Amino acid sequence: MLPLIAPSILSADFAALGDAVRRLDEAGADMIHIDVMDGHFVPNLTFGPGMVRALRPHSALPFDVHLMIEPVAPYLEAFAEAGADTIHVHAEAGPHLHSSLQKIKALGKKAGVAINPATSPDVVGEVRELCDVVLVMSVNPGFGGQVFLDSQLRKIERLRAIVDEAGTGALIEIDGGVTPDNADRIVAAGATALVAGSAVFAGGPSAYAANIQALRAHASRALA
Ligand SMILES: O=C(CO)[C@@H](O)[C@H](O)COP(=O)(O)O
Ligand SMILES: [Fe+2]
Repeated sequence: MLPLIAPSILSADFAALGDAVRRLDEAGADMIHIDVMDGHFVPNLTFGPGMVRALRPHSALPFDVHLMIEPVAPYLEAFAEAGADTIHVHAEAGPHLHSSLQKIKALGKKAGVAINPATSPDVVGEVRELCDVVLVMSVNPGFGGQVFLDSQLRKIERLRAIVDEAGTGALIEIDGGVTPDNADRIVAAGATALVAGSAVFAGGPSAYAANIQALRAHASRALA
């Protein structure tokens, strides 16, 4: 399977998000990554379920909603109803990861476990039967445009082993500092999906298709 490319609209012009989502769809994105931040779990503020609902008519691509909020459980239903397809919750956002994942599955959505750079991959093993996607943060969450942390490559390898052993086929998705220059190493380590903000939005709308293609081409090299 080709690695999936998920542009993060955190790097878009916030005054024209509907337009950005439409253009990313036309440019060949596989899904749309939406970073939800609460100014508490992370030191930045972005979107709520109202934004997900407003963007929904602009593309039929899966919406990959990354919740960087604490508490998270009270908001899962609202994001599901707004049109999220995958909902990622952080393992660090409270003591009830298992129950949040159960809730996401009960809402009929794909469940993602996001883990910060300092978090052990072993937490994923504890919830493996509920986990459709593992979202590995390769920067500290909160902002786009940061540098990829090479230390996370070893974690991806470990997660590849955990997911293969579980036999669930869960995606391993990498988020933060992904560029064409490191995409092949990330996929070689075991990733199957790449989130990219800065690398997709660089050069403006006319460059989206080429940027997505460059990521896909470099990522696919690891599989050749
Ligand atoms: O979740 C986050 C940041 O917290 C990411 O999704 C970023 O938006 C990725 O942006 P780049 O590092 O690719 O610029
Ligand atoms: Fe993200």
